[in-house]
Amino acid sequence: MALKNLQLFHPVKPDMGYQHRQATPMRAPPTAMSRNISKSAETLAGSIKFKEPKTRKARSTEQPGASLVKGSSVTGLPTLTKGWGRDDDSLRSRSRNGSGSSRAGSLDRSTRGSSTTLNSDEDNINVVVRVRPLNEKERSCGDRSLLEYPGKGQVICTNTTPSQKAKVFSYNVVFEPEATQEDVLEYSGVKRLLEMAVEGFSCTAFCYGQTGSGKTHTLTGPPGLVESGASPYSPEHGLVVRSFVYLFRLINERPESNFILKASFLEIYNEKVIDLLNPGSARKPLQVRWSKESRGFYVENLFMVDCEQLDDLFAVLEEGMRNRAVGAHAMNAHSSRSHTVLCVRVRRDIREHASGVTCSTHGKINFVDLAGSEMTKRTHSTGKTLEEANNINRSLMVLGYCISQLSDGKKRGHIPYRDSKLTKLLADSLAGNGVTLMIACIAPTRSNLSETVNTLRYAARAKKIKSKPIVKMDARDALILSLKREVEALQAENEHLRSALHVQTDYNLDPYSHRRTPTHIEPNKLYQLPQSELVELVQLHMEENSALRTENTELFGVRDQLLRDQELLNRENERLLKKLEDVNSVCVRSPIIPARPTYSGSNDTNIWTNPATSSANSIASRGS
Ligand SMILES: Nc1ncnc2c1ncn2[C@@H]1O[C@H](COP(=O)(O)OP(=O)(O)OP(=O)(O)O)[C@@H](O)[C@H]1O
Repeated sequence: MALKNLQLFHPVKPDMGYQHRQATPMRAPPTAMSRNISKSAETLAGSIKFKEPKTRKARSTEQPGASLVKGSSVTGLPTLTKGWGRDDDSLRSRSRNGSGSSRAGSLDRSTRGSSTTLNSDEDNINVVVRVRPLNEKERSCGDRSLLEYPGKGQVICTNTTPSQKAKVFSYNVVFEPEATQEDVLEYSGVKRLLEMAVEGFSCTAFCYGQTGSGKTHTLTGPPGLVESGASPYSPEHGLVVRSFVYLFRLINERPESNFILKASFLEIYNEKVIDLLNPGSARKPLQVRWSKESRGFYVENLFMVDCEQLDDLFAVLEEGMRNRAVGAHAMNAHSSRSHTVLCVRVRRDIREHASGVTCSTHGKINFVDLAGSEMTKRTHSTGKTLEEANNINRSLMVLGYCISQLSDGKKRGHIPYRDSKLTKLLADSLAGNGVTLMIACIAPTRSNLSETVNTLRYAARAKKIKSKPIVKMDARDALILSLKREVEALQAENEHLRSALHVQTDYNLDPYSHRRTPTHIEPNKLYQLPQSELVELVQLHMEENSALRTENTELFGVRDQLLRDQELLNRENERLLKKLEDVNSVCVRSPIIPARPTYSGSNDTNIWTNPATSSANSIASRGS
């Protein structure tokens, strides 16, 4: 069976099936780029709600996002479900990470930057392996597969000589050569990545492997498929097209939110960053810069295309695929000569019902097709191809070094991200705040064994890397949201204290009633407020917050004082009782002084009786 590791295979669902869709006319492309996609995916994904703020389709400098900080937990923000791929019984057996437990996020107020983020627990990078089938050339020269698939995400490299031991590697999932493109979408965990991108996380799916191992095939299908304008429902399409469809499905399932999608597509060719949506940039490569604000790298002047429809995303993909650098060598007639990064940014405006505030999250998903590592002897590279191969190998070596440093949790030292453009751009995904899926592509044949083992080792190392995903939110929204929440919590606490202490709740007499309270602003109008009014709104919230804090402290002070008074009274009471008992014991022994007086508890009248006489009376009455 093709998917021994998956235990149970689910066929393509009808609602996702590419074949069942109707053709509809294509919408105008987002830019002047040419394209031939003939089927609209609107019928598949429907149209999503795109409202204001309306963004312009123009070149824009990539805006860096938020920074990572620590803070306290809150409720009502997106939660992150742990576990890669689908969380059902059939898949758990092959998922080493798939605990299915739920992880709540926590809202953090930045102390360092200007933004607020939502943290989740640490997680390992998800690593899956895809084995390509034998190609014509390998079959014709009698090469054979040396890989075995015992299940549970394991792959065994048997060796050429009986004296050598077989090597066993374990991953989240292993896709055997017969696995289809749809299987990769379903079981690789990319769906989870897309769900998290919609929730505001930075996600990356990248393919790694030697040249000709099927990286481009996995991401975009066989050579020329996308560029030929094939139907978006073609079963040969790779992860990217399928992910676009799934992304729009997710968006349509969230009608309560507004979404704005933007896409960019770049390649790193011979250590130069080229905008694939603006081929003119090949003459003047783009700069990778460090943002102090977001504490991350970004590409300056990268073209961002608004994608209101699924077709717009296809158009971006098609245009980029047409412009990327491809060459031929002895091991692959359509070899990618560059690393490509296709990025879809997902801005989501969500209204928080409890507080009435609309906040925005900024998620993204990167699809990274790395150029393949090459043994130049085997690829017979010379001249330009050799220079490309050297650059590719150098940047992959830096990536490998970064991965190895990152995976060594105990002695994590300096990570040399700055040593290549590729690692600068992947730094966020590898190290810190993102959610990452690595698809290690391998060839199963004897002739590729050493490269296959290298890739599997590389992937095993990457699997050890821990990251701590965060949601990126607008600093302004997050600040207002957290202040509102604090105010609500303080108001509730103060109300409770007032009633517990029987403190006057007449607001006319409230010493704090003179304070200015923020006027209620419709959440969706927040964006239209001028800067000065926004500043005032934040100031008002802060003032209210601080007044409530003062009131809170005073109420706590009153309560503490009352508790102290009560304690003193109790002690005084005990002291007096003790004294009374001492006096009483002396009186009982004395025939003259009456003993401790007692109150007869009969009815409501407290009648004092002399114990001496009452005891004498009781003896007399018993005697009579
Ligand atoms: N799983 C697969 N099923 C069928 N054909 C495949 C598969 N994987 C790869 N191929 C075919 O193998 C050839 C090489 O694949 P591809 O170009 O994707 O390799 P690559 O790893 O991207 O190489 P490079 O690093 O040189 O770009 C292509 O013709 C591709 O269609």
